[in-house]
Parts: sequence; C-alpha cells; structure tokens
Amino acid sequence: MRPHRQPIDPDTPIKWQVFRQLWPYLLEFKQRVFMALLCLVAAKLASIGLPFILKHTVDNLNSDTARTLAVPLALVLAYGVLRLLNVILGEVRDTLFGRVTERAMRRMGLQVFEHLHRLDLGFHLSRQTGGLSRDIERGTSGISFLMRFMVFNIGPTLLEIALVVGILLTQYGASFAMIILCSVIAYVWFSMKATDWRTEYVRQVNNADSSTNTRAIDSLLNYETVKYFNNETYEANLYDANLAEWEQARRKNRLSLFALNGGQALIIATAMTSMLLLAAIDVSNGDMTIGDFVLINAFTMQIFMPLNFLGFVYREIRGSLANIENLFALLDTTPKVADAASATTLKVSLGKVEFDNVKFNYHVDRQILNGVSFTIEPGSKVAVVGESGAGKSTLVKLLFRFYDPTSGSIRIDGQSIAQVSQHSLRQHIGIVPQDTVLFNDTIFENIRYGRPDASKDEVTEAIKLAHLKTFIGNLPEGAETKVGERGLKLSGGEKQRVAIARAILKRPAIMVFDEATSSLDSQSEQAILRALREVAKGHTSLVIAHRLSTIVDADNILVMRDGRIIEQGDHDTLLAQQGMYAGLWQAQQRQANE
Ligand SMILES: Nc1ncnc2c1ncn2[C@@H]1O[C@H](COP(=O)(O)OP(=O)(O)OP(=O)(O)O)[C@@H](O)[C@H]1O
Repeated sequence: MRPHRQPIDPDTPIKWQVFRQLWPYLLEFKQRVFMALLCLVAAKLASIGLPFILKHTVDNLNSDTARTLAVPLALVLAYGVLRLLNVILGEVRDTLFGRVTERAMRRMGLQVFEHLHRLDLGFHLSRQTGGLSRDIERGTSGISFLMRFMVFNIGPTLLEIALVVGILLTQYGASFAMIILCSVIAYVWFSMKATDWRTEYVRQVNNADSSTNTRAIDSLLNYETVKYFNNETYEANLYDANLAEWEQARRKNRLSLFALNGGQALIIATAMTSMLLLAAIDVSNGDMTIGDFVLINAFTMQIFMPLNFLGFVYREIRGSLANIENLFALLDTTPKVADAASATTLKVSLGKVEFDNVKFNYHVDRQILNGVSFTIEPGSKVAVVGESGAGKSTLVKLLFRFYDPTSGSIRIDGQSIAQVSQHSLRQHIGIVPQDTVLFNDTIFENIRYGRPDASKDEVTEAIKLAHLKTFIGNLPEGAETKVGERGLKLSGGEKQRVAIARAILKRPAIMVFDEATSSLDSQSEQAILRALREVAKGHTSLVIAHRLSTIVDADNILVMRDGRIIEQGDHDTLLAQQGMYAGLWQAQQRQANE
C-alpha cells in the first residue's frame, strides 16, 4: 500500500489510464452524456458565429451606401439571442451532466466504503484515518472534476482553437493563423513547465497544512492532559511553529503563482497586440474592413479565454490524477484475510471449538503464539489466564479470523474456520471485548446493534439482564441518551455493561469474554458475573481473565506464558499442581485480604 497524501511529483508522468477507468461511469448515462455534448457543440457553434455577426454589424454601420436601421438592428438582436443561447446551452449542459458525476461519486463512495470494511484488521490498525479520509474526499471530487473536463474542456477547447485557426487561415491568410498557433504552443509549453516547477511549492503548502492540522487535532484530543500539566502556552507555541511554516510555504506558493500568471499574461498580450497590429495595418491599407478588425479581436479574445482556463485545468488535472490514483491504489489493496473461493457456510450444531497447534506472529521477527492446542467442549467454559502480553487476546482475534494463523488450524464443529465464509463464522460468535467502543448514538441503538432486527422488548430484556436498568432509569433521557463519540460519556463499567447487553441480544452459540468484568467494582462484578453465567449457560464460552476469582468455576483453565500453554486443568487441579496458577492465585488472594 503506498503512503496516503501522496504529493504531486513533477517527475511523475501523468497516468492517462485513469481516464479509461472513468469510462464506465460515463457509459452508465449514455443519453445524458450525448445530450450534454450536443449542447456543447451548439454552444460552440453559437460562439463561433458571434464574431461574424459583430463584423457584419460594424461593416453595415460603417458602410457608405444608403442604409436602413433594420439590418444592423436585426444583427444586434441576433447577437443578443446568440449570446443568451450560448450561456443557456452551457447551463443546460452542466445540469444534464451533473447527474452523471453525482452518480459516479455515489458509486465510488460506496465502493470505497465497502472495500474498507473488507480490508483486514492489520490494515485498519496502521491506517492514518485523517489522511485516508482526505484521500477519499479528494479522490471522489477529483473524479467529478476529471469527468467534467475530459468531456467538456480539453477536447472542445482544442477543437475550437483548430476551427478558429482554420477560419483565420482561409479568410485572412497565414500570418494571423500562425500567430495564434505559435502563441498557443508557447502558452501550453510555458504553462506545463511552470506548473511542474510550481508543484514543489504546492507540495510544501499541502505538507505544512496537514502537519498543522495534525498538531491541532492531537492537541485538542488531549485536552485533559494539556490541562493536567498546564501546558496551554507550550501547545500554542508548537502550533504557531507549524503555522509559521505554513505561512512561509504559502508565501512561496503565491509568488510562484504570480510568476505563472504573469508569464501567461505576457504571452497572451504579445499575441493579441501582434494580431491587432497586423489587422490595423491591413485596415489602413484597405485590405480589411473595420468589421474584420472587430472579428479578429473577438476571435482572439475567444481563443485566449479558454486557453487561460486550460492552464488552470492542467494544474487541476495533475492534482486530481494524483488524488484519484491514491483512491484507486486503496481500491487495489487486497485484504490479507479473504473468504476462500470454495468457502462454505459455517454450520454450528454443538459449538465445539478446537485450536490445533496454532502458531502466529504479527511480525516475522516476533513469534506471539508458539503452537497452541486446546479444545472447548460444547457448552463448556474454558478460561485463559497468564501474564500481560502472553497472547490471550490474540487467540480471540484468530478465532474471529481477524488474522490467519501462520500454521495450525482452528475448527468449529469440525469445520476449519479458514474454509467457511467470514460472515457465517462471525454470526456464531459473540464477544464482550476488553475495550468497548460505542457508536455516537443512543444507548438503546448501541445495544440493538447486537441484532439490528431485535424488538424493543428484547432490547429491554437485555438491558435488565446486563444490570443496566437502574443506571438508565437515573438518566433524564433514559435509553435515548446519546453516549458521545466512542461512547466517552459513559464510564468504563457502563460501557462494558452495554457490550454485555449487546452480546446477550446476539445470543450466539459461542461466547467470548475478554476481561469482561475488568472495569467493574466488586459489587457490580458479582451481579454481572451472575448475569454472564446466565448468558453463558448452554453456550460454549471462552473467558479471558486477569482476576482469577471470576473463573474458578471454569471447566478448564489454560495458563499461558510466552505464547504457550504451560498448565491446564480445573481450579482445584491447578492449585494442587503448585505451579504458576497456584502462585498467581495466592498472590491475588493476599492482595484481596490486604
Ligand atoms: N496488531 C499488533 N501488531 C503487533 N503486535 C501486536 C499487535 N497486537 C498485539 N501485539 C503484541 O502481541 C502480544 C500479545 O498481545 P495480546 O493482546 O494477545 O496479549 P494479552 O495476553 O491479551 O495481554 P493483556 O493481558 O495485557 O491484554 C503483545 O506483546 C502485543 O504487544
């Protein structure tokens, strides 16, 4: 995966194949695109006709022959109508095409969202959310921009230039056409070179902008820490240092833009002056009428205005292509964990879980699990205890298939979890995790998340079982209270109870409790433990615990150290062994007594 927020590198050639990937979006609305193109052609024809009408109006007004006012009046009227038509056709074109780009953005947005949810946990743990969301945002708007300009700008502008050069060549000789052609080439060459040269300054501004934002967000997220240590001034100074860098980068960027615009203006002014000079000489020699002079002036303006715009478009296209490439690169990222081509649906009748010589590492240079084997018999409760970092939670991540073991296998009712669909696997496992993160929604909806089609009564029942009723009863808005971002407005214990209620609602065949009571005081813990036992009844359960008092009733207790199971048996057997478990038990008992 390439890094996000990839700057536009002046040496990177433009990847034109991106345009090919946009075709399908255009083809989805063939008729609309065709109608929009018709509007475009009609508008261009109208604009090519305008200078001719002007010429005839001026010539007519200027003619010595007996004149009636009717002809110039009619011409002026035609000029007005054609100008209006030109603008209206442009508006109709944009309105028609708007739907095409909006649909493309919607399709792309959904495609990216679904893809992100398909990617593995490893990707999500190392992503930079800020950069990622900027990539998606810039990528989708880049698509809209490119589609619009590939259809309406580059081709038509080049066509218009060719037409005008052709008209000038046939009507007024080679010199006018040559001036236009040379100045267009000079303009395009200069704009491309200068834009590439400026890219470095644009990049500096982008980088400064992003680090300033990162600093600000990090500081605000740590609001409480800043207050605890009285470090407001320190934070402001750091932020201002970033802002100063941004200011400096903006200054350079502005000056380089001045050079670009100045150079372009110089080319245009030189070309226009030369054309008008040539026309003025021809008029004074009697080779041209004043109307021709006006026509040449109008055509020159008509050519250079879109040309000027083309310079802007080139700059934008470079940026858009880079942004879209990042988006496509994201879509090309393949999930490390994917359903096998022959994946079946997991069928659970008993709920037997087997870990068979499972080995695993997150990084090749550090082994986390060193051949773990154990079985959880249907309906029984297995507990895992051991030192912090021994690999207990990793067992859960493997069971949910967030990662695949490097060797060995995990089976549920005899079916390898690598050979069943992830959807069916996760349907049969419920969890009360170590850290519960909630959605910024109401308590009620957060609980219902366990089974979105659950009825109100079922949610209320889960609330009761998870011992949340009193807490919710004391809230002014009850279960409709919003929990804040990541559930931060609830205490650790309250969040854990919401997670328990969710798991109760899901009622899967296999239950996992990862330190499920770690944030509870001992009184609540006893009540919750009773509830959990109730929930776990008849279910196969895997319990990870630090406080051994919560798992004395387990059918089997696995003691882990350095990614291995070093002891196992029920509470009494392990105590009798006088090993690590017995040592831990005695230490915790002593602590409790003290
Ligand atoms: N995504 C990850 N990438 C790299 N290393 C990881 C990742 N997740 C966990 N680890 C490492 O793997 C080891 C085992 O982690 P695990 O969470 O399984 O331990 P644990 O036994 O559950 O610990 P605790 O009791 O403190 O929760 C730890 O040393 C941890 O630093």
